[in-house]
Amino acid sequence: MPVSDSVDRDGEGEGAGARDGAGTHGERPDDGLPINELFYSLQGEGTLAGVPSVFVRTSGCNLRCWFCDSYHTSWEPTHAWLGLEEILAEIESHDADHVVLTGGEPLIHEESVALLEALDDRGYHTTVETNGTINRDAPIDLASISPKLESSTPTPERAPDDADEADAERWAERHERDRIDLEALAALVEDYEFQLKFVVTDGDDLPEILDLLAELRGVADAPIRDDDVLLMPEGATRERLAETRTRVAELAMEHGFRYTPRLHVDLWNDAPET
Ligand SMILES: C[S@@+](CC[C@H](N)C(=O)[O-])C[C@H]1O[C@@H](n2cnc3c(N)ncnc32)[C@H](O)[C@@H]1O
Ligand SMILES: Nc1nc2[nH]cc(C(=O)O)c2c(=O)[nH]1
Ligand code: SF4
Ligand SMILES: [Mg+2]
Repeated sequence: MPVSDSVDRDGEGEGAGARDGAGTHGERPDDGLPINELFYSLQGEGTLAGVPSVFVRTSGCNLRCWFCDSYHTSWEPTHAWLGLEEILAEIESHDADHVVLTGGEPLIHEESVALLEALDDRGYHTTVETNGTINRDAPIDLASISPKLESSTPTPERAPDDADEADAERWAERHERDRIDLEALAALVEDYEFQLKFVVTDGDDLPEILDLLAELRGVADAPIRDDDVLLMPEGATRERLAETRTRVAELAMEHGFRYTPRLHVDLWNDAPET
């Protein structure tokens, strides 16, 4: 369900956060979420790659990665407000046991908890794709945590083409300030089955990953095995992935981490709802 004709521009906030922005679709229901798209596909990333899954993509994010492959949930959020029952009915119309809640950043929305509880009641396996800056108490079967490295920060040299320049400048500072929250990361790995899925462009990203893992292992009350760490090549298109994936695969082998493909990009490139 594409809702790309409703645009909510909000340079200051988190996009589709707490308020009802101009240009959004529909009334905002009490138990609702701003939904950018909801579709059936194969899980393309991580340990469950290849598993048929329904994807629920919420709008709004507290970060602004320059490479964000979901531009219309972060830099320029668009969405329809759907009530919990509408979301559940749409999910149940597909024949799948797995649901992936993603965004944007799904955990900025308190209402994501009620959705996860309803999915748990109905026996679904839930994966939450999160940037790891927020933890909430919810029935999550797999926390798919993707902490953002310095190389994700939207500097003037690498802001998205379509982004407003002043907007990008403001976000560079906020993104850099907020992208790592050790306390939230520790809580997520303690509370849930998890994978740590780093977006990697080249070898320059590895020292930061190693430092972050050392820090996290120091504070978290749960083991973090190298096997829980996945390197994922940066690339929203087949063309870009062709530039990054071999180097990232070699880095995974060098360090004993897992490599994850981006199966959906291989299969459908950057088409929406895939
Ligand atoms: C759009 S994000 C939404 C969830 C959450 N905000 C996050 O970043 O984890 C979904 C996944 O796509 C990854 N991602 C986004 N843009 C990417 C790109 N250009 N190349 C590779 N992975 C990307 C994120 O790191 C995350 O694992
Ligand atoms: N097929 C497919 N798999 C995915 N795994 C994580 C995704 C995401 O955007 O969070 C994603 C996505 O957008 N599509
Ligand atoms: S944290 Fe996730 S949704 Fe937000 S800008 Fe980065 S990749 Fe996009
Ligand atoms: Mg995606």
